[in-house]
Amino acid sequence: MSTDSTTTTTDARPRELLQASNVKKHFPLDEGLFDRLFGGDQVVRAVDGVDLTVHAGETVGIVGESGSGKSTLGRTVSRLYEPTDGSIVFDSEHIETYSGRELRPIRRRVQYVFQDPMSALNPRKTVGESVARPLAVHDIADGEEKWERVADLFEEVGLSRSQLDAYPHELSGGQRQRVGLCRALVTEPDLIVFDEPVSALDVTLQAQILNLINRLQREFDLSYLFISHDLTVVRQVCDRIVVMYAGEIVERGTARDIFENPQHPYTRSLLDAIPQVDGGRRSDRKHLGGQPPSATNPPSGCRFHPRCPEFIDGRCSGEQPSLQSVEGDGPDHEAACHWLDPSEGERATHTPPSRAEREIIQESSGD
Ligand SMILES: Nc1ncnc2c1ncn2[C@@H]1O[C@H](COP(=O)(O)OP(=O)(O)OP(=O)(O)O)[C@@H](O)[C@H]1O
Repeated sequence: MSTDSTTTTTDARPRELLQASNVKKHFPLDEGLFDRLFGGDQVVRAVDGVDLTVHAGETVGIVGESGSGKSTLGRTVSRLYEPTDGSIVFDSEHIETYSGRELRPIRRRVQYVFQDPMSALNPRKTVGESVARPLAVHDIADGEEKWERVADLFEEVGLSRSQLDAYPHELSGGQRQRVGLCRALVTEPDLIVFDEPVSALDVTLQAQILNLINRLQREFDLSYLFISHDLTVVRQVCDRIVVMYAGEIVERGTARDIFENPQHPYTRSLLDAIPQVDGGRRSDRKHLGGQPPSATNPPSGCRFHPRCPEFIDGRCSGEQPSLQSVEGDGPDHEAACHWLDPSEGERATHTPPSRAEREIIQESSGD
């Protein structure tokens, strides 16, 4: 995989707030007795050599199917998880090896918003107390000032002061997610990692929360990493998007590049699967066939090749394609696909394998 270009002083772009290089997060396999005895040192390769940059003030989306490694990447670069390998630079500080006290200022400056805000709220405490707690933990404010800050934030996100005394179970899903936003904002962070923040909400509430997230970014000068499996959601908030498959980035670019000129067959499959509104009726155009591969024993070469409708015999299963620039688009647009290699000729000359052929390929790769 190639590395994100580094911002130099001549670059007009905002500064790099977060830069992760070749980040890996492998988990020990939850083995049975047989595996423990004979399985060797197998691991779950949840994130397997990823480069990721977030510039100040921008929103970077991470998309991919369930199990592609989105949450693990978000948790690793925000140092909720310790990386297995790679470097993570936050505001010019190498944080990949930080622990304990060293991580405290990072915890204040990098916040995480979960899909289920209940997981960050204590069911026995009022939501006001839960939001106020980080102010005490980080010695930011106490007493009257602490409560003023929390009450102001409640109003900022569309909650009332009287809801400070509510318990989480007394609030609706949308209200709880607003409380989750308050809890993330209260330490005045620079970066917020949103992990499927609206997946549990209906479409109307989703739109309200996404508008709120956009407004808060402008008001508080925030940078976002936005994890979602839902491309329609990502489109509404992201400046740049990275597409993950089986622990790796297969394509990245501006939101416009990804939606208007997708290059990787996996990205195109994701886009094709977005439900379309046709004459007032929603219809699914295409579904990506097959299952995501094992994170323990991913396919050789391009990890997507067993499911790829544009598989090149021999090459795709043999060599791992590296991210390369997409001709004609900006420097941000890169994809990892052998079809981008000019020596392979025109994409259009290739005949995709039939469904039966794909099943044989999948079987022979052991997926
Ligand atoms: N704590 C863990 N221990 C072992 N394996 C894990 C752990 N967390 C995640 N995994 C595995 O790592 C891979 C990536 O999971 P991850 O949750 O990061 O994917 P995801 O793209 O966020 O999916 P989802 O949208 O379903 O959360 C999966 O195979 C998952 O089973």
